[in-house]
Amino acid sequence: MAEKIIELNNVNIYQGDNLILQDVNIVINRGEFVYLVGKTGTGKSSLLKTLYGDLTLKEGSGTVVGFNLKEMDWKKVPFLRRNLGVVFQDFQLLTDRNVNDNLKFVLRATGWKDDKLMNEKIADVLEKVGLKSKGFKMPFEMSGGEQQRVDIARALLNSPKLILADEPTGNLDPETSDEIMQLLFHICRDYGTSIVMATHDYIVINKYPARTLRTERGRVEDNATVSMQ
Ligand SMILES: Nc1ncnc2c1ncn2[C@@H]1O[C@H](COP(=O)(O)OP(=O)(O)OP(=O)(O)O)[C@@H](O)[C@H]1O
Repeated sequence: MAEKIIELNNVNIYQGDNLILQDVNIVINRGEFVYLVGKTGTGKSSLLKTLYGDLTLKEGSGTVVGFNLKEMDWKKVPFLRRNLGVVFQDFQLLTDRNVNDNLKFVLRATGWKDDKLMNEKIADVLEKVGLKSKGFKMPFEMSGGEQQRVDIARALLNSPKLILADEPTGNLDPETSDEIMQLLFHICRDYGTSIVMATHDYIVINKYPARTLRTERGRVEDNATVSMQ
């Protein structure tokens, strides 16, 4: 039977007292690539935040990479985060240190101690994203596409079963977006990593079709059809 990486049952998602999404029911299996689309303000980020423990699950039930979201308090969130990778539109790299040290910072923060093992892991993830010799570059010395690759490398550090990506191509030109999509699909296919990617980029979706969830009028529609808009 397929391994469920995400399961939400009858979930209601709130921002403060405002109900943003209601009766959300989703199952995402190991190795699936799933888009999350929907107009601005319809709740894509709120859904992703629920999945990575930034928004507390108040109503309904859910698990993500084996963690029960209902019982998730702030002490357990770091353990959840170690088991999934998050990629953002604006890269969120530390600007005062080079790529290796950005990655080492995350490893240390997630409990790694052995320098040799950390260096091996960093070399491994940089190779996976095609930045083998770029570890000594500072973020400001890199293009947007390269910085997004570093962000993806960072998400891969703890070999997660799931990557949540919030508009990872949002700041990139079409050609660079294309390269990032190829990288994400390669990670999904070759390492069995499930990927949920929020996007407004219909060119990307049309070129790389996959299961699509759509946030609309307070609901999440599964397997939404997407056409050029
Ligand atoms: N921290 C917050 N506090 C209160 N309300 C919020 C907060 N963050 C988002 N909201 C509200 O929740 C709703 C959903 O926002 P959300 O960011 O999830 O939408 P989105 O679909 O991701 O939008 P976008 O495509 O612009 O990123 C919006 O009405 C927004 O104003």
